[in-house]
Amino acid sequence: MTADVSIRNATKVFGAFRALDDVSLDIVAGEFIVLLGPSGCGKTTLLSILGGFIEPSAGTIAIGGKDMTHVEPARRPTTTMFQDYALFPHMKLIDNVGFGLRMRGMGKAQRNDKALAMLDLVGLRASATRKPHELSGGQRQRVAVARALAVDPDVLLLDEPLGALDLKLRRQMQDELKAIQKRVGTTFIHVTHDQEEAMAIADRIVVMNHGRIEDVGKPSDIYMRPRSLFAAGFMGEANFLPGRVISIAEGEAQVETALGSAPIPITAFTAGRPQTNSKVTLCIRPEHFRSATEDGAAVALARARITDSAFFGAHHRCHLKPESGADIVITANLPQTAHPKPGDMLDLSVKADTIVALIEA
Ligand SMILES: Nc1ncnc2c1ncn2[C@@H]1O[C@H](COP(=O)(O)OP(=O)(O)OP(=O)(O)O)[C@@H](O)[C@H]1O
Repeated sequence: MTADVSIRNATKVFGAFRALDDVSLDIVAGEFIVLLGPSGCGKTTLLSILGGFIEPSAGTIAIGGKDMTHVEPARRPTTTMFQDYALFPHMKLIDNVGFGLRMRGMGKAQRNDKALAMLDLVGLRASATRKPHELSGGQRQRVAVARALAVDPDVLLLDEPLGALDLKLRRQMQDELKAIQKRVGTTFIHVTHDQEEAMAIADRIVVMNHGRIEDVGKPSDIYMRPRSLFAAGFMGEANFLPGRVISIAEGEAQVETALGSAPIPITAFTAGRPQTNSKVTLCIRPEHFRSATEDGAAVALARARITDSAFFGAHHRCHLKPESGADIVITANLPQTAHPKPGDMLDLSVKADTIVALIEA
């Protein structure tokens, strides 16, 4: 089963503190949504409001078109899977997975069929009679997913479910979780502060900060076309160049930064239209810089000298100082074939369609 979710103006105030501040979001049935943000940004508060464990101070929640704002957790079509998902150690996997069904009064034969189908879904049917201590951490995690899905929630809420796993297992489980979600088609809403995890699993990422939504979109959209400085910086690395619009011509804004003046396409402005004198910040990902010796670069930025360079396999990671003497350090990942060395002077440029320009509020 699956359902859409509609969050309207959800706010949660703890004393004088706004943990969630006027959040609205529409989730389509069957989407894998990731709530991403730093510690304390309100992700868990929003998830708890969806699960019914916290009542919002204002706003509404609807699931499958039904108002759920004041409905208790057990009466919602949601299941929550916490990081500390403790399986019952004395029970076989089949009984762990069937536990929620037993609580709902389902008979043993039917319950076991369902539990086996769920274990099949996560690739553990052959282990149905084993106990949790006989499993690896990743396998236990898969049992927890099977148990959460056994009761047929329309929406599965996952609060940092991979947080306790080591990095390698975590990356592996991300792929498995995504594959399971695509197989069952249930709406998943997953909380994490790990941007790589978000990119690996999400259909859409919701970037949160200070109780608010900063950006929502497909991982590639948030990376390539972020609509806020926070989203640009939280999703990967970016060079931020503060500047000012000095003139606007057809399709372009001339922007002056510490790297000189450059024509920036209007399409680079992802939020709002620039005007003459607008204060702006250009965001350039390290891998989008080109040295002038390469083709395909459109916007010439500045001559700059490499101060240090390290080989990272897929690229050379370089720091550069502009020839103008401006007090700024540029981080550029230059292609393997560029052979950069400290002391080299480069004419840095950027492909026009990779620049993002944000107007200062
Ligand atoms: N019951 C509460 N009483 C007071 N403040 C709270 C309560 N629950 C959460 N907060 C505060 O609300 C803010 C948001 O908390 P929340 O748990 O939603 O953050 P989070 O983004 O999930 O962070 P983390 O990744 O650390 O879990 C935090 O500053 C937290 O201290």
